Amino acid sequence: MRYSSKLFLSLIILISTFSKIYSQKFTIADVKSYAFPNEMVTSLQGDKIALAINEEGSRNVYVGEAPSFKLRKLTNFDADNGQEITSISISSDGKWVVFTLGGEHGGNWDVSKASNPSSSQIPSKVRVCQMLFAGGPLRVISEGDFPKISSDGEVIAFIKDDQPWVCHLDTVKGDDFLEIPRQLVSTRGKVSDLQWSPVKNQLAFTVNRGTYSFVGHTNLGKELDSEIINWVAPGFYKDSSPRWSPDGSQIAFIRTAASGGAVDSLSQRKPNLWSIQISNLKDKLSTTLWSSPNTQAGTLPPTDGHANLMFPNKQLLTFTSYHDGWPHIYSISTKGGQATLLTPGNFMVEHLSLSADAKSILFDGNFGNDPLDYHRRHIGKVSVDKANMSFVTSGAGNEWSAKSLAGSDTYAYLGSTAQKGPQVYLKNGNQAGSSLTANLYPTKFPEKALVTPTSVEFKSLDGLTIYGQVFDNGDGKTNKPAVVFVHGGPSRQMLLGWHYSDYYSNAYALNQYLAQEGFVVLSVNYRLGIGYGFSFQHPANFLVAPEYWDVKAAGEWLAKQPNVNPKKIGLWGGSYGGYLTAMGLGKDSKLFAAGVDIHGVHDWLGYSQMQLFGDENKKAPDAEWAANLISKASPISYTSSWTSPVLFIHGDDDRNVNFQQTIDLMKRLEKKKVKMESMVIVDDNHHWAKHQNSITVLEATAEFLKNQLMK
Ligand SMILES: CC(=O)N[C@@H](C)C(=O)N[C@@H](C)C(=O)N[C@@H](C)C(=O)O
Repeated sequence: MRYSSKLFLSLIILISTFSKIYSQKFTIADVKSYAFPNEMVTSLQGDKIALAINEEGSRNVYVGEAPSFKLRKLTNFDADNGQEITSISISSDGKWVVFTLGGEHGGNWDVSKASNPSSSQIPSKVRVCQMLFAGGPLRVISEGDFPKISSDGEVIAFIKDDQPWVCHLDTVKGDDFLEIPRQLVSTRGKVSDLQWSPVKNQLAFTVNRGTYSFVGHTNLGKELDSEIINWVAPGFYKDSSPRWSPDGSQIAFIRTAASGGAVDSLSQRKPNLWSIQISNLKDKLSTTLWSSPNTQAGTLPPTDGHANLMFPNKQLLTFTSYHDGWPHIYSISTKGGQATLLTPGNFMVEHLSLSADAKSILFDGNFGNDPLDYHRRHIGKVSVDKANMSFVTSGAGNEWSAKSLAGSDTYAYLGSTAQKGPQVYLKNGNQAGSSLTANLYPTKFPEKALVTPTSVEFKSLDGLTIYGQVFDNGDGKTNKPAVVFVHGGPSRQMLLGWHYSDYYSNAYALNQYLAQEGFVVLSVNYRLGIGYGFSFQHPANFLVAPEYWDVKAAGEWLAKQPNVNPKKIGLWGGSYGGYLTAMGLGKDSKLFAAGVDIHGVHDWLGYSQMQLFGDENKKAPDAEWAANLISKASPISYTSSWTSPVLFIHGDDDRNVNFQQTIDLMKRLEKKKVKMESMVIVDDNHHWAKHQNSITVLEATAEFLKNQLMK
């Protein structure tokens, strides 16, 4: 009897759960319940992985090991308190996991300062932590950031107060710590990019001294202050990104121009030309291995990882450059000569990682056999010394941040589809990837209720082809309200599916919700974005925000759609997307009936602290002309023509766009009697570190758009 009643009860529960999933609309909290993975790393041997996973605000380190790599939660943080986990690494012996807890690493300033989105009375500091891979107590080594474990797995170096500190890892006895970290170096300027020598306890780093920077290295002496800093080919330059040769005898680094000299005309875009230097460390000299061409595309790549300089073997260096019009991987002999293009083709390479045997590079990019792959990411693989690129993944999903694991054809990568949120996948050989994190998704996540965005293209006001993705619930209705979503960055690309960044997965979730609610949503990949080549990201004509033409064209495209009500078209966007939302409402209130501007830029002069009118010898030759153009590219100049209602949202611990940018615009609009609503998120930053805040912001955005465009 008991058995049948249990069976009956579980059947009832099952039916009610399924009926709930299929009958009920999903909420923003439901579609925001994806378990977001990032910061994935592997051990030296490729037999272990560690990564951060954010489960509705609970951010934890998860680890897995061969052969199953089944993930296990290592830390036990369960509060939605916005303490991000970054700089994860596994010691060379696989024994320790080290990471940074806290900070705001997406910021443009104060990235290592405490973030306190829960408004705790005393904010937690940014801390360097260690735990045994096998599990056990969490050890907070020190306040600090950017930890790196020495090649022998014995010592951790980290940055505290812009200086390098060190401490032995294995100094824990029970719960007692036997060694207090010590400051390794005290030097003028700001130290960053700590790099341990592969063979002995030597540490290289960049020292930024304002308008110039040096590369230095020092020994981890036995006694305090027993060693000196050895400078690597110091000169009147900006030197950075030191990379040791595998035998520890050489250092390669990136060199760009120091800041200074007569201020150039602001009408010309000046490329940040760069070179690859190599030093044998015996003398204070370096040799130029490669110099970027003196062209606009010869600029240091403004894409992920910039030059991505790697030193896979004694004979070879690899790097990324944009100079052929696309971000590609190159290799060059340490003896100099011609660089070899390893990934030829009209596509971008984005996130790279060197295989455990240092013989190949895994990367992701918008390549593939399907023209729609232009708006996706797939994994590719190429040898470090020959252009033999192969596709590791393909299809209608997105895959990124692949790592090679023990076993020649085993990979871990992050991936998504239009419906499946970002997950961790394990792939063996030609088998399809299997998810390691599907089990972390709650049943309320509405995977089956999500639409598949369709790719569209249209001409901008100057004829440039612009791509976008349309979200529509396919209800067949006409006269529907519509919204243009405008991403930020601006060097970003929205994809046909869930995005690899948490900020844009957040946006993807809202676009799916808005489609469910009956909006036609067009996510526009406007110029200045990545994925469509150099001249798209850096248009020759860049004055007075031509990217706004693409946003306006997106609105006009929607207005022509048979199922859209042209009088009910709105805008929403964050940051640079907030800026373009404000430009749309200010310049074209007749096209855009309402909008939500989240932490947007509204006064470029204020944002960039551009000192156009400094002392005479620092003044640009065309400063007045430039100021006029900057003013025309700023929404504060369009308050007189702004008539559409707007909702402003801004976190007051924003470290990308000052909170003042919104105060200033609101005060100007008040005078013009523009209908405004506003929401302040106290103590949160540009990336809504507290999960509940991101839900509050998205709910307010959806509510405002429904009130303005659906009634
Ligand atoms: C210096 C600078 O502008 N850095 C950018 C990364 C930045 O902060 N851009 C914001 C205006 C922005 O759009 N931020 C988010 C949304 C992003 O995508 O970077």
